[in-house]
Amino acid sequence: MNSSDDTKISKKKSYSKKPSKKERLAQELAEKAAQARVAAGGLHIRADGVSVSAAALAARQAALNAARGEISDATTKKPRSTRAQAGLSPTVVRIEASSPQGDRLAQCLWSAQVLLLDILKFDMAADKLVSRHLREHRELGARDRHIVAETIYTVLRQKRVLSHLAQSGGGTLERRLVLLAARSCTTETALQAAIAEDEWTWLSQVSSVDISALPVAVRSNMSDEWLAQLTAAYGEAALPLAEALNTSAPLDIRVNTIKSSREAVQVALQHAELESTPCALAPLGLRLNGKPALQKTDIFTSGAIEVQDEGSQLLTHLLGAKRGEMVADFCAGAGGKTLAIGAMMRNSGRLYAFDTAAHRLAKLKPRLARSGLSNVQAVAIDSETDVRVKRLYGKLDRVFIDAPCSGLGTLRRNPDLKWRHGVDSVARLSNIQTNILNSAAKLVKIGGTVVYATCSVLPTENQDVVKAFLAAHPNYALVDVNEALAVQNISLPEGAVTDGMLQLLPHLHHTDGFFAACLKRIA
Ligand SMILES: C[S@@+](CC[C@H](N)C(=O)[O-])C[C@H]1O[C@@H](n2cnc3c(N)ncnc32)[C@H](O)[C@@H]1O
Repeated sequence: MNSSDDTKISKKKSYSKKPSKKERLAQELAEKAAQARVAAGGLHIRADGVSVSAAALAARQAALNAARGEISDATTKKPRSTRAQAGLSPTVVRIEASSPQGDRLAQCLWSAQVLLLDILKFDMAADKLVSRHLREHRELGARDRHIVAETIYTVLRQKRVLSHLAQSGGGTLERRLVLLAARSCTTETALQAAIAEDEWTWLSQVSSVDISALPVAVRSNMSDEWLAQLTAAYGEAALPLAEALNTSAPLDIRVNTIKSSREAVQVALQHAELESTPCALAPLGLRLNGKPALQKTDIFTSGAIEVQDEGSQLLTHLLGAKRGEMVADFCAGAGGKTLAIGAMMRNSGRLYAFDTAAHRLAKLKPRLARSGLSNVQAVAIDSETDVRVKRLYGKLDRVFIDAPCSGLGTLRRNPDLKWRHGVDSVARLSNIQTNILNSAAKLVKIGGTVVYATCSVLPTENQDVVKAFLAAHPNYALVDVNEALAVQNISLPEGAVTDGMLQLLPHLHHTDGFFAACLKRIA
């Protein structure tokens, strides 16, 4: 058998005339894989590097080890920024599966496995790494990309349980984690066709493990310290909350009333063969069936909709902004809530979008253009006490504060956060939250409304910050969130309000975990 026939290592991948660093590494790795194959007796190696014999399995392992070696060499020798540009993930071993119908999936699993090496370093946001990897691997089709991304996100969501199961089995830890995660991202038949027989046998064995018999800490898929925080706040409900946070979020959209209505959008979605249901809590929200790509649809490009979690939509209703008012969205970021508030103001009055991160505010620009809003002024500030903020003290009708937080309530979308940050970050954040609330609250005139919100489920970032503020500022009073929403005919579900403050929880309310308190300046 000729070596170019039996391994199908891709040699013609040349995107530029001069080989890039990545291509040179790919070439090197391909050569190492070929050497390993020869050392293994020239046996057939398949697309995921899975071989039909133990000797060739060893060859796959050698190829993967070589890939790992390339990454760790690069890690020690190069500064991070250079590495990021070079795009070192070596998805180069392009071989075929034992059964031809398994080829594509086998390639996806290999790709996920290589990507996971970077992801598990937890030194960069997972969504950024996934996007970069998919950008660099145009050979993957839409369905392949979905499988790669879902496999990675499943590992991140269920890392403790999967790591427990991965204690048995052969091959690298990344390979085992990918195989375990892939069970929920594809069909059994497809998976069996894509992986080695011994891997399939192992997967079948571990699939019979009774997960409900594992310790709570493992089942929570949280670190011990995060679980302790949740338990302190929610007692026995900590596990159901953790389990809900470890699921994938549904796709919610908000209808932009400047351009359309919820009814009209739902009909337009139906014409595009997209099923949706009106959100239970947010009056302008629609929840889509599945997760269709909306970005290129007319409904999206026309500005009639924005993607926004139902809970996030509900928070902006709490502010109750009206036509012609002077309002600020403090901590506006990329403007998810700014757009909702601007539309509530019927595109009139003035809405300041403040944030310290100019690069985040820059993302608001195209969204504003699509939305048709012209009442928004984005201002990149130096700090919460920037002179441009101070100048407006006492002049505004309403301020929405979407404070920086642990983001624990958004784990359904950003499951890496719980591994990338420790609980020590919370103490630092609650100082920042207090400083921001102290300054931003000064923006409103007497009678004005302040909404303090986070996407956290921890009292230290939420109720504790608000209670301390009220204790130190007798000229502000808490307004019960039920009361604030009743004027808009929105009633909140059971368990969502405690001491007049809102805490949405995914296991109870099927939204991300959001907190909000409504304050009124009374003197
Ligand atoms: C939870 S995010 C905001 C998300 C945004 N409101 C949205 O709906 O898309 C918090 C934001 O606070 C900003 N931030 C951090 N410190 C700040 C400060 N001292 N003053 C104003 N904004 C700040 C961050 O840059 C970040 O964009």
